[in-house]
Amino acid sequence: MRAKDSSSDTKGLTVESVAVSLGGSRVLHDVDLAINPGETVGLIGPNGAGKTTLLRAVLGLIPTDTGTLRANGRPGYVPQKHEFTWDFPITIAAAVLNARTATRWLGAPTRTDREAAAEAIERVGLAELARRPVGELSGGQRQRVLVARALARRPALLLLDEPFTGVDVPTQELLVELLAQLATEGTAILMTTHDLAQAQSTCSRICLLNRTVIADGPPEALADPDLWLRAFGVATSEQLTSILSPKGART
Ligand SMILES: Nc1ncnc2c1ncn2[C@@H]1O[C@H](COP(=O)(O)OP(=O)(O)OP(=O)(O)O)[C@@H](O)[C@H]1O
Repeated sequence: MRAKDSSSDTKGLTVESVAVSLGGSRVLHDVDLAINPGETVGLIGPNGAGKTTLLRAVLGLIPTDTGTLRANGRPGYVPQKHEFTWDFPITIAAAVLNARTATRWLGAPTRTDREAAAEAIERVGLAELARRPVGELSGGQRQRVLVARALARRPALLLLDEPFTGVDVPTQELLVELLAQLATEGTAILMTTHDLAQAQSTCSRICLLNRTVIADGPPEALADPDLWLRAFGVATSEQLTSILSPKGART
């Protein structure tokens, strides 16, 4: 069974009873998750919990064993930085335009393609650097290129894999603001992260995943240490719960 594309679905994403196996082993089972337009959901779990696998299943890159996946249109995807070929000799402008046109068999980019690519580059703050080869960019700039590539398709559902890893503070701030704007515009957002503090401030909901969904709710509803024990398989630290507690220690 593969991910279905359903533009008529009013949800950004619906995942029902999904199971996925890789290399003959069950990696995800009984996964249920729904994301409404305008919601930003942080997907949190230990290494090997199946976070990237879930994103890849939603993208239709790997088949599910059972269950249903419905995305509103084709999702925009921001992969981890190492998944993109940075030594390919193209400019930022070409890399972003290419994200819009690459899946088409024939035809030069249309005016709409160019406008959407330029808008995406503008939104990530790279307009001044649009003619620069991608191989010359810093880690933070590369992350912006990946976000612009995802946005060039103007997706109703945006999936991001560890968007805050290895980026500098200005890029983090730009991303936080951009994700908030996209949510206001009705984009449904699902992002994996290991940064609990960032998730708490950026996400309207947090989904704790460890092969299946352990808990799903607003950050302040996930202060129960037992949930973290089940999601991470270790005794939760006070820091975890204080970060996610409504009376959290962050000031
Ligand atoms: N191609 C594969 N064949 C077999 N097993 C795989 C394959 N890819 C991933 N796995 C296994 O699937 C499980 C889930 O991996 P996944 O990358 O989805 O976890 P994750 O939650 O994203 O982890 P991390 O936080 O480390 O990125 C892991 O146990 C991993 O070893």
